[in-house]
Amino acid sequence: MRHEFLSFETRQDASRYATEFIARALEKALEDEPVASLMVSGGSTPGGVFDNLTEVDLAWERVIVGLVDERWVGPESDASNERLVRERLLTGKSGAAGFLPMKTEAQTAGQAVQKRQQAYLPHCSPVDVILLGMGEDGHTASWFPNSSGLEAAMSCETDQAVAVIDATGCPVAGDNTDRMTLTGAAVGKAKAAVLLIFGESKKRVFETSLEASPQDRPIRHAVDTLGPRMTVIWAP
Ligand SMILES: O=C1O[C@H](COP(=O)(O)O)[C@@H](O)[C@H](O)[C@H]1O
Repeated sequence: MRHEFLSFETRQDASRYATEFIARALEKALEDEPVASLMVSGGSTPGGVFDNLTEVDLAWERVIVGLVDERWVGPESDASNERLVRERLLTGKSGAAGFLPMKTEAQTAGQAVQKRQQAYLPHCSPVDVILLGMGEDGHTASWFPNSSGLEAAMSCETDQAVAVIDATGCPVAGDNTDRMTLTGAAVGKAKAAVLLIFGESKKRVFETSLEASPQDRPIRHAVDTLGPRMTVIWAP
């Protein structure tokens, strides 16, 4: 069975649905576990969901928020996914959640990856709910098409939760080429996943990715590994 694809008239409606989906998944997880994990993407898409989540009543003090991926820039940078999460999600009611950054003081993602494994692994076995995004090139997380490190990063066989990507030469990555990302194992075993995408052009990229190779359109790998546990939420 494959993912469900849900279309909404507005981005607000789509974000509202994604918020309810995530809140329900966390509530369910908290019924069975002392601590639930929520892994979130950065970029330009999930801000509305974060704003909504700050108003949701939940035992947030029992939730750990982590990142799906990070650009190796300081949290003061506009490009930092950590900054977005701190400003838009770790405030209001959801401000009580714990947070697992990816970025450390290390110069490169490669120098930090072993330490971040230790931090991420306990919360990725499995992740309770994950919020994915997708770029115009079909990347998800920091799985950039044909990037260096992609095969290891997308592996479902690995016992690692995080991996390093060098996205040099990938136009959508821009200057932010040194990346840390969840692995295929961490993403693919998630109990539930939302892929939130906006715009006609991303809808076309998503549809054509289903016929492409995972190396060329890495979102395909997330679709294949998550199957019916992935819900795609789209608005124009
Ligand atoms: O670089 C990234 O891009 C994707 C997509 O971002 P968007 O701005 O097109 O929504 C994002 O999901 C990922 O977390 C981010 O690091």
